[in-house]
Amino acid sequence: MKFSELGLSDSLLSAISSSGFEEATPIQAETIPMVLNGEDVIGQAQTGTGKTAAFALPILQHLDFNNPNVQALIISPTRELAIQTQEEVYRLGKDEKAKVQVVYGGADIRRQINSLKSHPQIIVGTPGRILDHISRHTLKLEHVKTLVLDEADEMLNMGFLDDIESIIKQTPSDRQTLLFSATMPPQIKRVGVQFMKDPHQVKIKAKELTTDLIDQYYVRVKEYEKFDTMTRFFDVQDPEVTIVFCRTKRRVDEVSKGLEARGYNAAGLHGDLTQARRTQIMNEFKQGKVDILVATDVAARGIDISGVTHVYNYDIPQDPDGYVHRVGRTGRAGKHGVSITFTTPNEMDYLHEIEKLTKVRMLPLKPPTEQEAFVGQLNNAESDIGELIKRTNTEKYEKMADKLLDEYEATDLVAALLNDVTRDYVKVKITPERPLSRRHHGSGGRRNSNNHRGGGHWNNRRNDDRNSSRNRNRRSNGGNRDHKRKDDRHSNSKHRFTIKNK
Ligand SMILES: Nc1ncnc2c1ncn2[C@@H]1O[C@H](COP(=O)(O)OP(=O)(O)OP(=O)(O)O)[C@@H](O)[C@H]1O
Repeated sequence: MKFSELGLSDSLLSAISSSGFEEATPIQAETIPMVLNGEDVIGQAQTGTGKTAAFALPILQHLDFNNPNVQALIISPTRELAIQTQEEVYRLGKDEKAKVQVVYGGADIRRQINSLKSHPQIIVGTPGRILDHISRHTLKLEHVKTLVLDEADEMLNMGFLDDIESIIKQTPSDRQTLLFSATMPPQIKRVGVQFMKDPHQVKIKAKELTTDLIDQYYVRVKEYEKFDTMTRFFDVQDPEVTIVFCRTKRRVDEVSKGLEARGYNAAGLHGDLTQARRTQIMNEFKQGKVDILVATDVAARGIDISGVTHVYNYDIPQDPDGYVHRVGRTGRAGKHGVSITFTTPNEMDYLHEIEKLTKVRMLPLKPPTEQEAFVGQLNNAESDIGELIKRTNTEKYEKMADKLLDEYEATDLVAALLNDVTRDYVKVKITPERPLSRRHHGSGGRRNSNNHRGGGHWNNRRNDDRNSSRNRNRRSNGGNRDHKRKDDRHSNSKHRFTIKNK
């Protein structure tokens, strides 16, 4: 459906067309008119189908630009998502000069307080920091017309619920309330409905919960073989923009360091890092300076990084909904993606539980052998060579090249260079984690993921918002990854021909 049929203003239509959106997605087509009509809506649609714009556009349309009060509040489960949402709302409302501010933990509160004094009309934030501002009286919500719980099932899950209730109490009872997510278990929806008035439930019917743009695979692997198996997949598949999800922060640290030791361009992201570091890593990943983001579930929800080609679940998620969100970081906005889930023999039941939810059979993949990985590396080197030759100022090296060709056989020379660019096999030891227990799975608690062992997603979320680091907020400039990616990759990857001699 055309955006122009949805009752949106001309200036929003022009912002939409500047964003390159041609047609409204089904969730946008169905919910935008309802939200414009002031109704409460529960919107559920697959990951990457434009739910942010579905609530952002009507909010912007309803904004009274002469009213200096906060008129809309959007609550996000993670700082990264809050930042991203603020950017999207700001971009869509820029022509109308909508004032949109983000507040989240770990960033300098005094700066936030100063910015709040300039009367933002839309606030995007994480629950802990929103509450902090409420208690300091630096954020007043009594004029809020629209409240959005983005990733609503996560926000209404036990860990966040108290905070959300406290925030909602600060808003007028006649507000409009919107809940959006790709997943919405019935018991969580029931909690949400309590905060709403006769909500319309819009569920975009899809055969599957995950988009068919993602090819989903699994690999049965022993715990101690995971790391080597994954790097062999990297060598064979040569993934371009990759997220690796791990169950714990320790895992993220070990896996990201292990990947770096083997010459991959990787960085770890989790809730124990300072906010400045988190922001820096996200920006580097967006800009293509980091190829592989290794993360806890802190990066599982909502994060929209254009062109993520592969998601690897180093550890299978405990919660099937969590799987949907993790793999949903790829296959977004019409693009194709691949997900691979490593599953230890004990965890096969979890895999089946996920398949039951998504109604998609993951296809089994055989781990590549060491030899196949080596061949993969050589193939990657071969495909890089043409590009490298194009970029090399031959004249500069001609004399030495001729000298070497006089001294050595051409084949020996090239073989030696290939030897240099293929990865050294550095032994990496990852601390084993106990596989997920069968008992938990047997209890059938699909959503009760708050008790994760080992600092899984709930722990990360709390730290996410409550980590009181005083580091300053350096926000992403939303760099365009697509255009820069290939070149940046070459100029950053240590083990590519291109880099080697620079
Ligand atoms: N109508 C549209 N046409 C093309 N692209 C769009 C459209 N609407 C949104 N997008 C783009 O699609 C991408 C995914 O959108 P968004 O992040 O809102 O997805 P989502 O449904 O909220 O996903 P998730 O469930 O993972 O949070 C974004 O880059 C967004 O700019």
